[in-house]
Amino acid sequence: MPSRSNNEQRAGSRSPPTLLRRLRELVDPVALYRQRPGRADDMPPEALIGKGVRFVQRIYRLRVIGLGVGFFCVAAGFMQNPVIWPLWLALFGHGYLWPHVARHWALNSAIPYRAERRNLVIDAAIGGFWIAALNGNLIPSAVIISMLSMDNIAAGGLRLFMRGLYASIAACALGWWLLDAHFLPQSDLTTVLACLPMMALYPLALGKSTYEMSKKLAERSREFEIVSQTDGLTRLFNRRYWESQLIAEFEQRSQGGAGSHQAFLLLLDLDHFKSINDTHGHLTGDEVLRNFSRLLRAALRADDLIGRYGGEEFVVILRDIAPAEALQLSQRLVEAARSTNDENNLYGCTVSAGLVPFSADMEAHFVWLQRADHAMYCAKESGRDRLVVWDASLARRNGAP
Ligand SMILES: Nc1nc2c(ncn2[C@@H]2O[C@H](COP(=O)(O)OP(=O)(O)OP(=O)(O)O)[C@@H](O)[C@H]2O)c(=O)[nH]1
Repeated sequence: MPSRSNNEQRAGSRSPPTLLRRLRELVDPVALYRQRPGRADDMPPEALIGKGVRFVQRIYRLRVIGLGVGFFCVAAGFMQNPVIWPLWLALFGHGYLWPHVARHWALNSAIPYRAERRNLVIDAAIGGFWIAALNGNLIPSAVIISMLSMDNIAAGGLRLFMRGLYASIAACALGWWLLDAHFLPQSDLTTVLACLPMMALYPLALGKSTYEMSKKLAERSREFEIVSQTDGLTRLFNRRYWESQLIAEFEQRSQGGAGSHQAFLLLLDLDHFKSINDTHGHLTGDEVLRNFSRLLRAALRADDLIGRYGGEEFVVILRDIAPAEALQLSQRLVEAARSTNDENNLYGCTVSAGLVPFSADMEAHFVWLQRADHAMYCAKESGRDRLVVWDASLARRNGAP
């Protein structure tokens, strides 16, 4: 029986279960500040320089609303249980000056993202202090705790929430001791009414901001998806994505689940393309490739899947098409290349093409490709600038699949 190495055994017996380790990391205040390799929020400082400007702006808007409205919530508690004037001054400063100071501070630091997370922990600490100054007045204290928790969990997940929670508890304890607070949990009607706008407005603002962010994220991931499927030069599908579509079409056809007509694979290769590069340079070669892609897009149907297979080789899946139409379309492409091969377009290039229908006797998608390659090769062999349609006799003559 295979035995684990000593190192593996030792590591296995020492590492606690993942859930337990995660819990311990969340509860241990030191672990909350320890770097975790590979996490976006714990990346090395060099990788984060200048990052997080949009994050700062988003939190700034939320802070202006939250603290601006939250001022009345705490102020009502101060009126219910009167406090010394410096606390009023501090409350005003926190409500109406701190959002601007925090933004300025974060934007002017090397890593705005990290600075803003630090500001959020400061918010939590100040919130904890207000709870002490309010003598634990229940409604404003509960509003402060829930709004701060929402903020921190939305901005930085459980870890930031826990950092904020520790900061709140520490600042509340310090404030309680400094102000010699007494526990007075009752909230009068004015205090409750003053807290209502905060309870209604802030979750709306946070929800809207989170929704906008997730919308942007969805747009970005769609853009990324398109880029990952596209050939950078021609804007056609790249080989990897196109091949995945070929496999899908092949499997659908093999199971008899595709359209009522046939499917064809067309492989096109520009003739003597190397001489374009040699004579006119690589940039002109690139232009010819782009012009040919445009010609393909204009000549083919919207449903046809066009890809750049590599170099000067292009591939098309003609889906759900009658054989006569597939032949006519392919023939027309070869003729179109021939008739537009002037100095402004294909620079004398013609095209050789191979056309292959789907056939149930092919055991995998690559046989379809091999047949198309074989037909295209026959077109090259027999003088280029033409279309060859694959059939079994062609294969028998040349020993192809
Ligand atoms: N400009 C440019 N050239 C490319 C690109 N990819 C491949 N090539 C060039 O395409 C040329 C292909 O040459 P060959 O395979 O000999 O094909 P050919 O000259 O068309 O000859 P036949 O196919 O036999 O007609 C090579 O010189 C490659 O360097 C590209 O993205 N841009």
